[in-house]
Amino acid sequence: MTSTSRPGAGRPGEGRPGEADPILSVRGLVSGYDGSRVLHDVDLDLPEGGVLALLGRNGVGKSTLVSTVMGLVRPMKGSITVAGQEVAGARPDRIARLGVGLVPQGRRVFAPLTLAEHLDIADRAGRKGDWTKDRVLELLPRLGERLKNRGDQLSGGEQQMLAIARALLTNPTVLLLDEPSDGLAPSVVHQVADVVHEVCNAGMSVLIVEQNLRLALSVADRVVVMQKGAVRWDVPVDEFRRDRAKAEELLGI
Ligand SMILES: Nc1ncnc2c1ncn2[C@@H]1O[C@H](COP(=O)(O)OP(=O)(O)OP(=O)(O)O)[C@@H](O)[C@H]1O
Repeated sequence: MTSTSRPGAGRPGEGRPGEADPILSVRGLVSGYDGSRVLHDVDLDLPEGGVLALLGRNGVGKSTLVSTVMGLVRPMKGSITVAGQEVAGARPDRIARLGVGLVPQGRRVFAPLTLAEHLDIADRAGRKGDWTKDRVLELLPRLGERLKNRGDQLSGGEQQMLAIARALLTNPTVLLLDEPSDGLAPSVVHQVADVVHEVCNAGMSVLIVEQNLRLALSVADRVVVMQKGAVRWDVPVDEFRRDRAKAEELLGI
């Protein structure tokens, strides 16, 4: 397979030769808003236990892809499988029950609710599993000190950790992170990287959309670069690092 080839041989969930079946597989995905297309025939595989960084300039369709996988945007065409089950066009609650968790862009923390209330809601609504409130607070101890604080009393970093905690409480097997470092201080960006490493060590698979290239490359084992709603480059992270000129051309850096 060459560096420019796309994953799999066409069938959803087929993956690359010699690799385990991907936990998340996208084939021929067309999606967008009000009939206008943003994604054009997107293919992508997230190997089980892997971290895939989805990169691209502003507006290329990264969030649209994540939202379509989560069921928040309805696809016009194509296939999305999670652990082999077709989910394209399914409702977000069904996709969440199948084990997909989303940390949305902008965090979506509710100003009047306390941190504890946010966690309770996620805990009650989500799948049951190893990620209990105790375990999440062990991973993110700062949140334990802020349980009584309202959403609008939390710093940007605390809000981001809360958004991650909320997703973990739904016990996902696939975690989608949409620009988790956006607007955060460098020390908090490090914490985001640590959390990604920890959840991967615990067996989760992660798809991370990130503008912070250093963060993306520090956690990813594979990189997908999008341009104008299509996948232009899908390579192991080492290959991405080796071809600086191509990375610069595609990302405009
Ligand atoms: N809710 C929406 N309704 C209509 N158009 C949208 C909506 N959300 C995004 N778009 C459009 O879809 C295109 C892709 O946007 P998207 O947010 O997916 O890109 P992105 O790569 O995630 O960019 P960014 O890094 O800026 O978040 C853009 O042209 C954007 O204006």
